[in-house]
Amino acid sequence: MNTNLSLSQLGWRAFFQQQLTLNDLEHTLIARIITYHRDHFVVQSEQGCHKVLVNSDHPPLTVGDWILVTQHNEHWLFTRLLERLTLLSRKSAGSKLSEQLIGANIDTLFIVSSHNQDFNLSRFERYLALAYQSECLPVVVLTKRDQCAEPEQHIAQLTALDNHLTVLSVNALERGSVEQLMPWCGKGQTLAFVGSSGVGKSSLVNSLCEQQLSDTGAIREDDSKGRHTTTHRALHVLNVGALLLDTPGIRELQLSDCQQGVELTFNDISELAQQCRFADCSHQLEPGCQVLAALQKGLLTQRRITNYQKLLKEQQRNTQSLAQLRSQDRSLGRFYRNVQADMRNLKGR
Ligand SMILES: Nc1nc2c(ncn2[C@@H]2O[C@H](COP(=O)(O)OP(=O)(O)OP(=O)(O)O)[C@@H](O)[C@H]2O)c(=O)[nH]1
Ligand SMILES: [Zn+2]
Repeated sequence: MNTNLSLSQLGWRAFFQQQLTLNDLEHTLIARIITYHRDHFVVQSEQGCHKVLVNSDHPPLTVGDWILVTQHNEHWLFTRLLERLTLLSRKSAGSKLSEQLIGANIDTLFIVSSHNQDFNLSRFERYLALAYQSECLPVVVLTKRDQCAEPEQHIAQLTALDNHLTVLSVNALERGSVEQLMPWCGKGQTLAFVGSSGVGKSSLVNSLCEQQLSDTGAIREDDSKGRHTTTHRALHVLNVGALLLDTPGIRELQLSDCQQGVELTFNDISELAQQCRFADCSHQLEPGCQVLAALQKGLLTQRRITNYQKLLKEQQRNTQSLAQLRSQDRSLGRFYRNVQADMRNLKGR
């Protein structure tokens, strides 16, 4: 299914076109990564789906990336990664800390929460920081409007955080209500939904498309010998025209390397902080602190200041531990290379 899509249906833009050389146009095939496995990935081009083998010397790649591939004997090989419009990444879960790429070239990140107990301003700020860092456009979707007595209060609290923020309030089970999302779901637009379990992400997609996501999941990969295997796609082509990026990692995001995103999300506080008397002001009890002054005047809430500091600390901690891990990796690499060189010297003797 979906094998005969044009590049624009797959999300192709002038931004990517401009990166091509004449040589690329003559000798390579343009393709978008739609799913990723340990030893290969699957791309979709205008000619259909192809399996591309993974080798160790290509850059980190992720679902949604645009790449150029060439056919070599029986295989499709990676040639070049095109510069990304946006990149969503996170500190990966588990004990081994590393940065994990979640998705590339996502246009709109729908940040989903319900109008009930799940509603939490600090969580929105966390997702907004990620959206700004990745350069995706954030759109907040509040679900379960039908179960909330005063939905307008939630909308007002969110627009008070950032009055440029788009906030939609819907009943995710009703198609007429979910149509509010349509302006961001046109042909070739790439979307992703983030938010806690049970807030209604699947319901939104199902109502929007009147199609079950499971229907869009399976794809056939054809290898060069004409053998078929079935795999699960992570970039779904929805019948409204948009592409939905849905990977297991996308639902539990943490912050790393996103100081800029946090600063943009809390630009009211960071602008005030620049005017504090002390450059390293902790905004707790220092004299001449403009953040505390704004708090006293009722222009800022203690919750927002605390969350700002918490997110900054969290991302600094993650960034530091990532840097430590990278340097450990480098010294381990040096160690292995030295051992290999010693072995070669021993053999040569
Ligand atoms: N009344 C009402 N129920 C909703 C609404 N949105 C979702 N639900 C219900 O809430 C439950 C969870 O919805 P899902 O769409 O599965 O939530 P999800 O975010 O995809 O959850 P995960 O798959 O766990 O991440 C289902 O029983 C839905 O029918 C809504 O706007 N109104
Ligand atoms: Zn201060």
